[in-house]
Amino acid sequence: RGSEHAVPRGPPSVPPRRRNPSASKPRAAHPCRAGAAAPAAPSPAPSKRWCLTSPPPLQVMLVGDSGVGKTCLLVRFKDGAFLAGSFISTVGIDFRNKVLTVDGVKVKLQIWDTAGQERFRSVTHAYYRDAHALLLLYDVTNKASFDNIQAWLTEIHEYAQQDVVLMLLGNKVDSAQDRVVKREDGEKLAKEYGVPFMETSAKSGLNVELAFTAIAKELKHRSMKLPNEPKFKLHDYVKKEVRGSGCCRS
Ligand SMILES: Nc1nc2c(ncn2[C@@H]2O[C@H](COP(=O)(O)OP(=O)(O)OP(=O)(O)O)[C@@H](O)[C@H]2O)c(=O)[nH]1
Repeated sequence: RGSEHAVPRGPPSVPPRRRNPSASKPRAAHPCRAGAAAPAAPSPAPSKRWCLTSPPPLQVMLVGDSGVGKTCLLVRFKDGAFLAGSFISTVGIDFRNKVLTVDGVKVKLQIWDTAGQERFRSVTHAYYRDAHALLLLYDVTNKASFDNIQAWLTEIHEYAQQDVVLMLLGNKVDSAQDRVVKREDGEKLAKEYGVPFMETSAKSGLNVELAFTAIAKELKHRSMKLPNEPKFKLHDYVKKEVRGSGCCRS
């Protein structure tokens, strides 16, 4: 559909897109939106037209290999804390809600934390269709998790909505001495696929708030596009706001 942030087609090495037929089904119209079927009139009928339901939350999914830090990123964003200590893998899928205020408007995110382990992949597949945005993570201290990004993108092409908002995150940048994936490599891959990119740390909190805020801004602008409002440019926003982990970027 040609959206700037639609899932990119990718280089020729990515197999051609085989869309999940159910993925193209339209989402149910929300009663508050224009064009939605009129809800049954309550009794007694109100003199004004009220919309009593709040908008449904925007669905954001965290995906990536097991151990890249998806749960920790979500906990850092939701509670401002870091889950140190022994690593407990997510079983199946879990979610947390968080309300953000974006440009004076409240945006409710429902954030799905998926299990990175292969054995739960079919569970994750079932949730892609309803996702409005995906945060795809790798671990900068784990080369395999970076190499697997292409496979994740192929899966996203297959199961997610074509216009899903996608962002690539290189997590654990606080572990400078264990880093094996350079920032430039992440940037290069993201550029190749046309997705915004940033490095994060669930441990230090670097860019965590920014990643979710950027997604929320993009989704809010898409859902509430006002006629004279300039188009929100996610790439430009991320480039402007992102903070580096090292000595030389601010
Ligand atoms: N140093 C550092 N460690 C992190 C960071 N984020 C997560 N970890 C550690 O990495 C391990 C895995 O983190 P999780 O958040 O559970 O990983 P996950 O991606 O949710 O894993 P699955 O649930 O198996 O998919 C834990 O031991 C965390 O403490 C980070 O930003 N920096």
